[in-house]
Amino acid sequence: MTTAEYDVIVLGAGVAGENAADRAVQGGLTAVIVEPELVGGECSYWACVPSKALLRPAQAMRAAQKVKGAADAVTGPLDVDAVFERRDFFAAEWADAGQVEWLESAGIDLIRGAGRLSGEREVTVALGDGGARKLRARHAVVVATGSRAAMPRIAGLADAQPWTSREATSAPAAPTSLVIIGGGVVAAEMATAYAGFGTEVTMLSRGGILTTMEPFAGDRVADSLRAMGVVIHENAETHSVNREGDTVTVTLVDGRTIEAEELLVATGREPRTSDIGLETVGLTPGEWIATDDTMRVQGNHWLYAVGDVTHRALLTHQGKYQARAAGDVIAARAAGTAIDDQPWGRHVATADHVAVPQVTFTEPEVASVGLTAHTARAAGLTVEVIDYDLGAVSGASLREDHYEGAARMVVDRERSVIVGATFVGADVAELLHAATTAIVGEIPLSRLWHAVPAFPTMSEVWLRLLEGYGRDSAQSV
Ligand SMILES: Cc1cc2nc3c(=O)[nH]c(=O)nc-3n(C[C@H](O)[C@H](O)[C@H](O)COP(=O)(O)OP(=O)(O)OC[C@H]3O[C@@H](n4cnc5c(N)ncnc54)[C@H](O)[C@@H]3O)c2cc1C
Ligand SMILES: NC(=O)c1ccc[n+]([C@@H]2O[C@H](COP(=O)([O-])OP(=O)(O)OC[C@H]3O[C@@H](n4cnc5c(N)ncnc54)[C@H](O)[C@@H]3O)[C@@H](O)[C@H]2O)c1
Repeated sequence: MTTAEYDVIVLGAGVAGENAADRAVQGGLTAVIVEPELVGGECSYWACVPSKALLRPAQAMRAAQKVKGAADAVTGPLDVDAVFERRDFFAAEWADAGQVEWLESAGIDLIRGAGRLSGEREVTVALGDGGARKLRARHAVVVATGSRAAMPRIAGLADAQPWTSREATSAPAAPTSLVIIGGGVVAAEMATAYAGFGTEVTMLSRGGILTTMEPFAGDRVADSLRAMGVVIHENAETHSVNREGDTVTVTLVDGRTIEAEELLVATGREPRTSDIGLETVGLTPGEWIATDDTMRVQGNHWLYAVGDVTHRALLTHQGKYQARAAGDVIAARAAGTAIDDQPWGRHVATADHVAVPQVTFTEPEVASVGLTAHTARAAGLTVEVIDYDLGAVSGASLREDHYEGAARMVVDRERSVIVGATFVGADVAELLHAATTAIVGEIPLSRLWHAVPAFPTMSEVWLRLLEGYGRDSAQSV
């Protein structure tokens, strides 16, 4: 078996692996990425990009229909075939030539195959042609093998050939009916997309909808899904599943049954670590990989993990953020230069703990960052919660007739800084980064009064939220 040596070996060419390798190379090191599937990973082909491509056309159509003067110009149905074609384009027809070209331009080598740790700083790759290749890392191995859809233990589920997020985002056409198990982000986004295509959608949620967010977010998304014709069963525990030909029957614990052409299971993720040799480095196969804030795995000074596989924040932008820290710290440690691993330093992913932004692309959109009122109180903070009706902001009412939305700012009273924010409504995604900046910068509310939002934009909600808190309260710190 041939052995090749690199400064850094990265397992997995998803967004996190690509960025870790890139930063290491920019830091003067050599790097190779090992990838058994498509370069670009889940986000590019089966997650963020195709799901948003499926969602956007109906959202654009409905947005125009909510503006008098434009509404009469948009009266036809959605061209569903064209939506799927556009999605195919955004998923690059599930071919990775463009991403491979980028790897080459970035000076990163690629080996196609499945990698396994086989000892200290050593990886063995099972190549696509049945052969094997050994790789040695002079400095570091980065595990970026991501996550896959978790399959709950439900009688008959595997035999019923359910969709996971992969099939839901890459389906060639919309089924006539779809039942979704789950009430989280994937379930809510895919229910929105398929309802827009005319599919009869039923959601089965063990609890409610988007329950990890502020309660008003899930309530508004559920109301809107119902208005689109989606049937939502909350507190619904699935007992068993059975497929007969083109019909899947889901039986709930209380005896009710739901039939549909397809079944989507959207019940969370599990790490892709069951067969990557974790046992050879003292870790447990099948588990998430814990790291310190420089993304290094405790007990193995040469081993790092980034992205979903760490379970820190299962989002593309956070995985890339972690990867930038890891690639830079690996290069710095290799060069023997100073490490900046204090909170908010160059070589740490501090934001994972306090300011993770997320946009759920439902209608209404949900944009959230940091703590909710509930998690802030549970963390022991002295919390003040400011709510405002987003529809009462001029920028929102100009954007859409009868705009409906809500905004919440969660303040740590002792420091007089924002620790969380949630916006619900059309086009709130672009409001989020201001909140993230305020949290990361720990900007005192007294200073935020001087950040004047332009009129008439939806950002004026910031002024209303500050007024809700009170200028005197903001000054008192
Ligand atoms: C439906 C859906 C929609 C989403 N939408 C968004 C969104 O809008 N915004 C957002 O921020 N996040 C979104 N996410 C989350 C986002 O997709 C993930 O956080 C992101 O893809 C994780 O990137 P990663 O590089 O850690 O892992 P992945 O993208 O999973 O990449 C891991 C790579 O490792 C490879 N690999 C596996 N085993 C091995 C091995 N043994 N050797 C070598 N390579 C291996 C895999 O083939 C894969 O290519 C969504 C997720 C889903 C499911
Ligand atoms: N727009 C975005 O940023 C976006 C979009 C999609 C996914 N994602 C990421 O992907 C990850 C996975 O999303 P997801 O929706 O699969 O997971 P999730 O954790 O958001 O939701 C899982 C849902 O499944 C339910 N559930 C869990 N086990 C169950 C069981 N046995 N039976 C019935 N219901 C069960 C939970 O109660 C919850 O409602 C998320 O963590 C999210 O960060 C992000």
